[in-house]
Amino acid sequence: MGLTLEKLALEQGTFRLEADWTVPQAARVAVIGPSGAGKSTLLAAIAGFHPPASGRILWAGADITQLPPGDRPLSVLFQDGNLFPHLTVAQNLGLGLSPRLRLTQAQREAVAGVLAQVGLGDKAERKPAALSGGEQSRVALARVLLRARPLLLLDEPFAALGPALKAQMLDLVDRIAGQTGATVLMVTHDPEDARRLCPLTVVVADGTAAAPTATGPVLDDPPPALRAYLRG
Ligand SMILES: Nc1ncnc2c1ncn2[C@@H]1O[C@H](COP(=O)(O)OP(=O)(O)OP(=O)(O)O)[C@@H](O)[C@H]1O
Repeated sequence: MGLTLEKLALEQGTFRLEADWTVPQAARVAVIGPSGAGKSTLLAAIAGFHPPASGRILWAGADITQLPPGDRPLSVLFQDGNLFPHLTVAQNLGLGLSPRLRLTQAQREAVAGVLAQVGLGDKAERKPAALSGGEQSRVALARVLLRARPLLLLDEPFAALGPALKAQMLDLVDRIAGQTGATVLMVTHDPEDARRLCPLTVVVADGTAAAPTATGPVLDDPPPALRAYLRG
C-alpha cells in the first residue's frame, strides 16, 4: 500500500503545491526539482510539520494527516541538526528508544549493536562536536536503523559531504532500507544520487509534485521544467 498523497494541496503564503499519487511500500523515490519548487515543504507535510491546506496523507491505507509528527510511522533526516550537541552519541541514539533515556539492558545492547554496524562502536561516549561530518551522518543513520520506522524521509542529509563519503552514506541508506524494508523519499540536487539509490523519481516543479516515474528515463529525457534546472 505504501504512502498515498490524496489530492494534497500545500500552501506557504502565495506558494502552492499539489500532489496526488501513491508510492508502493519499500520503494526508493528521489525528489528532484528547482530551488524553491517545494521539495522541503512536501517532506515537511508528510512528516507532520506543515499542515496541508486540503487533501489527505495515508500510510498503509490509514489516514495520518492529523497525527502529530512523533506519532507518524517515519524518521526524518535533514542536512544538519539531526543530533543534540549536549548529548553523547549513545544518548542521542537512546533518545530514539526512550525519551527520558531510561534504557533497559536490551535497549543499551541495541544501541551498541547499531553503532557497531555503522562502524562507530568506539565513539559511543563522544559528543557530536568531536566527530567528523561523515561520522555525524553515520550516527544519524544509526538512529534511523534503531527506530526502524517504515518510512524514511531524507532532505539532502549528505549535501555537505564529499563525493566519496556521500556515496558511502547512500550505500548505508540502501543497506538500512534493505534491512528494515523501509520506503525511502530522498530530496536531492544531484541526479547521480537519484540514479544510485532510487529507481523512482518525483519531479517537483510548477506547483506540482508529479507522480513517481522511472528515474533513468526521466533524467535522460527530462520534462522542460527539470531540463533547465539540470543543465544549471
Ligand atoms: N514562511 C514562508 N512564507 C512564505 N513562503 C515560503 C515560506 N517558506 C517557504 N516559502 C516558499 O515556499 C516555496 C517552497 O519552498 P521549499 O523550501 O519547499 O522549496 P525547495 O524545493 O525545498 O527549495 P530548495 O531546493 O532551495 O531547498 C518557495 O517558493 C519559498 O519561497
